[in-house]
Amino acid sequence: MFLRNIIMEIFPMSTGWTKTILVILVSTLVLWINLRRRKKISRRGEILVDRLSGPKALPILGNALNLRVENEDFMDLIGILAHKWGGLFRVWYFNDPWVNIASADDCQKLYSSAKNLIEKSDEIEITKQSVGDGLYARVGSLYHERRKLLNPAYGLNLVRKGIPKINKHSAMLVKTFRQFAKSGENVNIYPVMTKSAIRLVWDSLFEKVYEEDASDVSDYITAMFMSSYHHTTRIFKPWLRPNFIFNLTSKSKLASDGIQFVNDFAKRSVDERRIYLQQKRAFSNRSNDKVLNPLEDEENTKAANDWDCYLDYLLEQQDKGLIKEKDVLCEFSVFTIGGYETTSIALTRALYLLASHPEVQQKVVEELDEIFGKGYDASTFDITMTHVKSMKYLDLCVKEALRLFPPIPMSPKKTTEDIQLDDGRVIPAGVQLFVWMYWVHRDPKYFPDPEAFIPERFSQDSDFYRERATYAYIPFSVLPRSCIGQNYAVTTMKMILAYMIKAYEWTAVTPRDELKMTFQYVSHPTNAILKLKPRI
Ligand code: HEM
Repeated sequence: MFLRNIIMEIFPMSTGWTKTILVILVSTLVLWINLRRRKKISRRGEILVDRLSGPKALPILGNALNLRVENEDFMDLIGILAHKWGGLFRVWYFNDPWVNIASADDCQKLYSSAKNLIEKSDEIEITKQSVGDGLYARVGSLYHERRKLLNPAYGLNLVRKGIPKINKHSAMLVKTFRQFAKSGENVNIYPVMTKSAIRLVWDSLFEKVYEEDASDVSDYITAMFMSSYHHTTRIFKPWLRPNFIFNLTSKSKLASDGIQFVNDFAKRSVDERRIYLQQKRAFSNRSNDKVLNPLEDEENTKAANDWDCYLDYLLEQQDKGLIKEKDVLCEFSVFTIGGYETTSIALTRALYLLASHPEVQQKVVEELDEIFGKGYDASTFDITMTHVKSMKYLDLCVKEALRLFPPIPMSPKKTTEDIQLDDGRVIPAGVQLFVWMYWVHRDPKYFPDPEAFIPERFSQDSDFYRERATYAYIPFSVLPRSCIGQNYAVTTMKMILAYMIKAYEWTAVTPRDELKMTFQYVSHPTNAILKLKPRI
């Protein structure tokens, strides 16, 4: 069955004897490769892993067949396994041990005792092969060096420079939704949010505003979707795992075409911006020639050093010789991909949850009316950082939406040394560690009635804060590898939601128990259908 699947992936048209011969050939090859593959952990490590609870493993395949489900059902499968084997359980993926963390208590134990013994998982090799060795995929000292270099550009600077752009794109999004508000038509908000988020990210990244229907916008989104879909499919279809088999399939071609597009786009955009900056500098030098006042001259030099967008900062680092062109291209893609997919998923989920809880939506309306006055006037509505800080209740809603639906539902890690938990269990060095935020955030000990959308559970006097469960809620993962765009992301979410709620009244069409998602490292919401009407 397993081998038949391999054959069908590679030679979909083969029949009869050809198929049988191919099955024998491929089976010999797969067996040979698996036997030759060096185990990633020691014999002692293997024994320690087997002491952890988990389903019985087969020789060679391990538990690979237990993970064979449709993509849409993967998250539920992890929940079922965690229910049966506990919040910390192991599976063998061929001869690779995977330890899963799916309860808040286990996550708390792990990170509070050993967060410095955890690195990125080997699974990020796929990211490295596709968009290169950027901040996201680096490990060890190379990582720390790059993060230090990028920190000034991501931090408050990004938020400060971002506010006018977020206002501009939020107002455009209100306009886009107007046709649905007028017609009363149902709308799947995710594609709309995705297009808006990528245009905002590019505006912040390299100051280019794309039209909503620009082919680059839809081509980029499709390219990323295809490539991540086909790469993650390799988790559910273990026979596609070995590179030499995957590379023979049509899926590999689709995935690599997607990555090619992403890389070409980065090159094209970076080259374009470099030329623009050169022209800007030449123009500013010519103007300076005419200015004799040395004080003004100093002002101009300072202004030229002060970057306007994230890409300018990267190019400045390249000019200083601190990074190479390939690093600029790679960080360009990391910013784009890291920024738009997560934010659009988070916004879709948050708006869906507000739409399905009119009483919570009403409280947000009241808070916004208090801050901005009643009504929404597109010509004057403008949000400042002070406004964002005063949106306290909306902040709780954002936190609760990220709890229920963390856009990155799982963080792939690896242990660098043995980790001794306080209950005697040991997770040995070299083990792939998957921290399932989606399930950690559903631990009833810290989040009673976990499926319910209750923003108040994040108010300062709630049980959650009393329990001091720092690692029970980690939508942005955990330092030192937490999300570098976190402040920007939360500010964006609060601002866009404020625009959406001020302008429209939202109602959910898809019932909560029919909500679907696909797992592609991020969790794409596939059917968040809403209705909207202008708010009176
Ligand atoms: C609601 C929105 C967001 C969420 C929930 C989110 C979540 C995360 C998480 C969980 C990680 C760690 C991933 C892992 O452990 O494998 C991460 C890393 C990262 N995020 Fe975000 N993110 C969001 C928005 C953004 C934005 C807007 C940007 C860029 C502007 C960004 C850039 C990055 C980068 C570059 C990393 C890698 C950081 C490192 O390894 O040091 N993220 N994000």
